[in-house]
Amino acid sequence: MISSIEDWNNMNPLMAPGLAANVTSPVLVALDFATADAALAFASRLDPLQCRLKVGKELFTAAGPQLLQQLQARGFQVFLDLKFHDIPNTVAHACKMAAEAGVWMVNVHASGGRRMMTAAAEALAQYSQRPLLIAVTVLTSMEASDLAEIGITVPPQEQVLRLAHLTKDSGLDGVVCSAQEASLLKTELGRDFKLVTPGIRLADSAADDQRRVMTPVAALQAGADYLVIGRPITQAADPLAALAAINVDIQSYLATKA
Ligand SMILES: O=c1ccn([C@@H]2O[C@H](COP(=O)(O)O)[C@@H](O)[C@H]2O)c(=O)[nH]1
Repeated sequence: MISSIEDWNNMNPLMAPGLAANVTSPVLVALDFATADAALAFASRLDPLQCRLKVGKELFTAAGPQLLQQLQARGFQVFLDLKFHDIPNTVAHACKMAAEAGVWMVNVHASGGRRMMTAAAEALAQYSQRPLLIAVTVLTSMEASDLAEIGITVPPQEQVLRLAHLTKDSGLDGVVCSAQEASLLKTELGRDFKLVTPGIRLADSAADDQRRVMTPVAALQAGADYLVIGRPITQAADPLAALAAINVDIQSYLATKA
């Protein structure tokens, strides 16, 4: 579990050189934009010491690997959030491409199973500087009724825990989960197993399509290591002020723990 700023910077000693080495925040800003130009214009207003960036399916499909290089050239550590879910051979080779692109973190779907996750981990093990590899457990947009419709009749928390154990057994670095499961997962899986939590919402922000949500400080208190935040920052009237306010709240919380 994170207890100081130094913890975030020591979390991936394998990251590519040249990137910001002293990021002072656990916030990963989700760059959910439709074009490279829009994403780069937004990123140019951000400081790579104040946040990391997440590139997901919309932006990567529009802009491709070149955008990863452009963001990294500006000093940002990049989480490539493509949630690979395919046969083991395909996912292993996709993870290698992510490593070649120099990203800081990449992910797969834990529901792809043990053989798929192990193949992904083994594919990255050959790199002296490799991305962190994490697995999505249950999407933060899903609640119990959504799971029931796809034949999963246990509560989200139980399914998250099952998939997190499988992820750890398969040799990955951590999971994507909601902050609502963070406390349980830290207790069950240990402090070094990374918890990346989307579904972060400010007290006064709309939940949008998210279902399992928590505020930034509550998420950290529960044990989240990284906070994925998109619309509450990117759609804010003043995105920079929104990010700054979140970071101030986080620093205040950490100061109480010091
Ligand atoms: O379970 C998951 C996995 C990934 N995401 C991604 O995080 C961001 C959240 O954006 P918001 O605007 O803050 O809702 C988005 O890019 C998702 O693809 C997730 O939300 N939940």
